[in-house]
Amino acid sequence: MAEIHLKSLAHSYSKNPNRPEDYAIREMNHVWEHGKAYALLGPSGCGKSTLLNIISGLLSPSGGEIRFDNVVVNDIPPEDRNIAQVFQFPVVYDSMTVFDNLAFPLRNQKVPEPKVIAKVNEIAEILELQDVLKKKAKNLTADEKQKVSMGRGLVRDNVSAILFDEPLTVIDPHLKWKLRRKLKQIHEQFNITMVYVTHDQLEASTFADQIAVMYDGQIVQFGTPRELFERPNHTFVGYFIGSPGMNITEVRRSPEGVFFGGVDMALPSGLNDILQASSSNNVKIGIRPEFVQVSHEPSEGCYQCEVLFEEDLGTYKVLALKLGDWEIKAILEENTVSPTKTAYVTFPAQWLKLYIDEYMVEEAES
Ligand SMILES: Nc1ncnc2c1ncn2[C@@H]1O[C@H](COP(=O)(O)OP(=O)(O)OP(=O)(O)O)[C@@H](O)[C@H]1O
Repeated sequence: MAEIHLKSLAHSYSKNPNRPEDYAIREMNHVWEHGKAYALLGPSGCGKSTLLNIISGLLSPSGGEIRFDNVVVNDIPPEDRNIAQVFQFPVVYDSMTVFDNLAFPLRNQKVPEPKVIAKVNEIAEILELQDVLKKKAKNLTADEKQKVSMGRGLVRDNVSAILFDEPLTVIDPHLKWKLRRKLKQIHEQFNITMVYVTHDQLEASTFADQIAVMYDGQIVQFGTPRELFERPNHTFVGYFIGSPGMNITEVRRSPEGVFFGGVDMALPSGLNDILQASSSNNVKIGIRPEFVQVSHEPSEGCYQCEVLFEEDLGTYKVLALKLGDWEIKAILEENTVSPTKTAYVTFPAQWLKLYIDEYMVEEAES
């Protein structure tokens, strides 16, 4: 087990990087604590695999340090870092039996054969591979092969961390949940630091205690699934987490708050003070569809909207509305009778978020 510390870490694939966009990993500081399960969540191309490969040692970063338990490992080759990496496509030796595949890392380390046998059997039992131990790996199904890949990471006693790079991509959808549950169980049993890369928010939140959301080479928020939902720290987290994602629009300053497409919206005074003190013109507001309150009748502090359409998603409905020039979505309970032409919405102050330069700003707690 290890604590993994990224210190001023940065990486560019270009020879002469001079703009932030030239970096696949923009300078970051981050700690993955001992024995926790993390997800690294982000869209294609945001730098997830690059970061994983730097941690495992397959790639040398252009700047900064990686420390395992406070020891700098930049110059330590992958085979000496005691990191197991499970890739999208299973890495198994097809001509070997499952037993020999699982035994391979131990025999490589000259572990005595009785211990190899005991350990392989222990791991095979956990991964439910006992019945195929004598089979050649080439005759396995994709999910069995991926379990063998994982097993090879788990057999070593001294493994510091396991890194998973989208390990369920090639697995049939009906088996995915089973393997995901298995991984969770393994984490609870072994207490190994695990980092799980995915672009699927459901996978991330069922696997991890905490999720690091990556965007454009940066970790823009690190938190529990609930924190990412309730307090998206960056507009990207708002868009990316949730279905549908957060309603977000660009706005201009007005004396009492913000203004967009014919709508003047006052902000709580503390928040408005922060906005008025900022010199940035990149200002946005956002609210999750779950928190938009919709009514048939006007009430104090409400905004009148045009109803665009309603989508019935089985267990809930999504109502599309137009407020000024802002198209917003509201989630309603399945049995709600929704307005058809005109609706009145209110935005509870607690859930209306203000973003300056894409990051959320908040009033200091008193
Ligand atoms: N070997 C390489 N040479 C040059 N650029 C690369 C190389 N590998 C990745 N990149 C670039 O670095 C950025 C980050 O890529 P990376 O593969 O780390 O992203 P990712 O989040 O893992 O994406 P995906 O989910 O598609 O695997 C991308 O812009 C990509 O084009």
